[in-house]
Amino acid sequence: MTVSILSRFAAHGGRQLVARHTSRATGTEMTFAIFLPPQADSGPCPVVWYLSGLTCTHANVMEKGEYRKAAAEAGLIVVCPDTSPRGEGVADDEAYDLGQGAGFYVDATQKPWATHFRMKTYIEVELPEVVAANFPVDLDRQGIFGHSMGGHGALTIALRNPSRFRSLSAFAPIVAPSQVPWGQKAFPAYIGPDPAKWRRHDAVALIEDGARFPEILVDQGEADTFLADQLKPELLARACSDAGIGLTLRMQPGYDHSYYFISTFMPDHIAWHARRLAA
Ligand SMILES: N[C@@H](CCC(=O)N[C@@H](CSC=O)C(=O)NCC(=O)O)C(=O)O
Repeated sequence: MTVSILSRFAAHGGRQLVARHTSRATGTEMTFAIFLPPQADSGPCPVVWYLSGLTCTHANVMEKGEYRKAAAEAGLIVVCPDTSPRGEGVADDEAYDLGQGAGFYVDATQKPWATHFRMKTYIEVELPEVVAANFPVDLDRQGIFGHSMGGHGALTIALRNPSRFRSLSAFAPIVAPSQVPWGQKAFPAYIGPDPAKWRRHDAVALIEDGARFPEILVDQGEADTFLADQLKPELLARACSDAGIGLTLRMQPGYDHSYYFISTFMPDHIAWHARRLAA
C-alpha cells in the first residue's frame, strides 16, 4: 500500500503530487496524480476521481484540465489515474484505441490482455484502498467524472456502484460503447465476442438493465468530431428519460473534444461535485 511520490508542486494553497505504486490488480507499477487542497492539511476531504480518455496518462488532465483553483476553493481532493497498465512486458497494439493508453476500465478476459489489463478492479477496488492508506480522503464523500473513454468509465463505474458515489459527471463520454466503433473494437479484444458480456461495461445497456444513479451532468461539444460516430449522447438522454434518471445534458456550441473544451467547463463540474459532497 506504500506509494512513492515522484513530484510535488505547491498550487492554489494546496499540493499537486504525482505518486507511483505497485499494483496487485495490474501486476505493474501504476502512476496517478493527486491534488490535495489546503483543507487537507486540517483533516479528511471529499474525493473526486477523474478518469481520462484514449491516449492519456495521469498527466493530460493534470497539465491541461485546470481543476486546481476550483478544487482548492471547494476543498476537494482530485485523483487522476492512468488509463491502462504500461511497460515493456505489457501487451500493446499499434493503434491508439487499443492496448496501452486504452484500458476502457474493464478487466480483460482475453489473451494477450488478461494478464495486466484489469482497470475495473484497479479503479473500483485497489486505487481507493491505496489512496485512503496514504492521503486524507473521506471515502464517505466520493464523486467520479471523466472524459470520453474516461466518461464511459465514470458512468459505468458509478452505475454499477451507486452507493459508493454521491456525484457523477462527464465530458463528452462514450455512452454506449457496444454501439460505436471504439467499443466494438475494444470489447471483443478485451472481454470476448459475446455482446451479452459487454452490457455491464456500457452505460446505456446498464440503465436498460436496471442500473440507476440519481442525477448526472454531461457536457458535450457540438463541434466534437467524434460526436456523431462515437459519442451519441442522444442514446444516454433516451435511456435516462425512460429510466427517470435526472440527466443534465448541455450541448456546447463551438466546442470540440479537446482539453480546451474540458478546461472551460471544469469549474462547473467541480462545483457540481462539491455541492453534492458537502458535509
Ligand atoms: N486521433 C487522436 C485520438 C486521441 C484523442 O483524441 N484522445 C482524447 C480522448 S478520446 C476518447 O477517449 C484525449 O483526451 N487526448 C489527449 C489530449 O491531451 O487531448 C490521436 O490519434 O491521438
